[in-house]
Amino acid sequence: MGYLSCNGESAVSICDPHNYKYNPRRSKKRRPALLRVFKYDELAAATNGFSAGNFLGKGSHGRVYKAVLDGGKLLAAVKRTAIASASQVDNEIEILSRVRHRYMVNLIGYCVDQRRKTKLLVVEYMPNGTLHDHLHSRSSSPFSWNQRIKHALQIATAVHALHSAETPVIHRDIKSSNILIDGEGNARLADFGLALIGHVDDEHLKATPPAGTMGYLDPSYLAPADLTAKSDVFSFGILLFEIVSGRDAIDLNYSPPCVVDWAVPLVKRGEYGAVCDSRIGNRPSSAVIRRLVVMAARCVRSTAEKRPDMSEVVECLKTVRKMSQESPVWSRLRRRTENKPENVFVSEEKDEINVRGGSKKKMNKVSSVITEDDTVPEQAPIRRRNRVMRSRSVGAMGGARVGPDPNDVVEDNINREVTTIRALVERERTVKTTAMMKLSKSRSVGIVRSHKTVSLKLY
Ligand SMILES: Nc1ncnc2c1ncn2[C@@H]1O[C@H](COP(=O)(O)OP(=O)(O)OP(=O)(O)O)[C@@H](O)[C@H]1O
Repeated sequence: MGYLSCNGESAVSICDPHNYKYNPRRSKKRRPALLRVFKYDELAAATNGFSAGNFLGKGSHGRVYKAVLDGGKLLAAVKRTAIASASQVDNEIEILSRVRHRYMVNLIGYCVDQRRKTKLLVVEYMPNGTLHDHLHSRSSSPFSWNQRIKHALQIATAVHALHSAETPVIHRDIKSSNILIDGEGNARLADFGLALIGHVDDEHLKATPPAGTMGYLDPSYLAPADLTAKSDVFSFGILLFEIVSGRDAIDLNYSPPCVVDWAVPLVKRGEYGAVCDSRIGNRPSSAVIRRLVVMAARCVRSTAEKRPDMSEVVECLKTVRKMSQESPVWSRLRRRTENKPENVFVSEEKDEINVRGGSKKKMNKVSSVITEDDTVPEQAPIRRRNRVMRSRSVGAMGGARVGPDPNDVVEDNINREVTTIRALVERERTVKTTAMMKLSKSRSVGIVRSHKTVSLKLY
């Protein structure tokens, strides 16, 4: 058994028997957790015979039960999958036995169910439900901004670690119901049934048909050869919009139902505050919100290469987390002393302006305009002048697009930000607060929310 790791929060341990070279120093320091092979009877006893009392939830591949093992010392979740999903379970065991991370739901072991010819998965028990429940359930109080930003960063860290591992892993099913909350309130990425391990040009990856969950699925991932880590980035972008807005990825009670169709136009118009979940107070500064939603919009761009990679997403979210914990006064002071733009996509904007033949002067203007924006008070009055977006259909596999063309986001956003914020700076004192309140209300409040979601697995 081999074990490779990198340092810090992004460490992923990989047990790779094929590539392992023995290193006594390394193996002394950190050993991979050995997988336990459980007997069926042991798991049956630990789950009270897979009783209703131990039932945790049901997914598209089977049921999950709470197991009390080792005389109460070990709590675990046992995934009992349908026979038809046997290959997914094998895949999950294969990947989870090679990869571990602090923000993942790690594998403890498995059990061969001889009668049903399937395996049962034994994973770490997460006592605090799914992120989906916390974001969308009316019964539990919604997560605060601090929790949301922390969870976004934790999941981004886990995904980045998977992508940057020596043998990379692409999850392919990042969504809020696959994020579980552990006993310490940390978010953990779960469900590796669709994940793929290997380099994108490996034969077995090239031969695997696209898969994912509708609403989170990358519209540019239509054939096996299209697979890249950027498909996870797309799904993460949807997740980030969901975290910020409290809206489901697809919600038929909204128009448009797809979160991308709804949020990207708002981002394009610079109406960042309107994307925010109106149920929770203590909203972070406008600069924090802007970074979050602009990053989400960049992640869901239709051209995969134009999306950021997860290392950039992690860096952005680390900064956002730091900023969200600062007092507003300190935050303003820091920005002034640093004297540099805070926009997360400034460098990309510069590139795009150059490509489009823009001058250096123009590039500087973008930066300076964005810096100005940071001094604009929260929920700044941004006029709704450029209503050029059309709503687009919810996409599906097989060529149709998911969401609007987020490709336009950055380009349009630059122009709009320049125009809107210039206008804002020129007229900053003439715009009345009452008008602003009306605008933000009409967009973010008063829309019926529902739990009805379309969620469909594709194989
Ligand atoms: N490790 C765990 N600890 C505690 N509860 C869990 C654990 N894993 C899953 N659950 C519960 O079981 C439910 C079903 O999980 P499962 O991973 O099978 O499906 P899912 O991810 O919700 O759906 P799908 O299979 O369609 O992606 C989860 O929603 C969650 O409530």
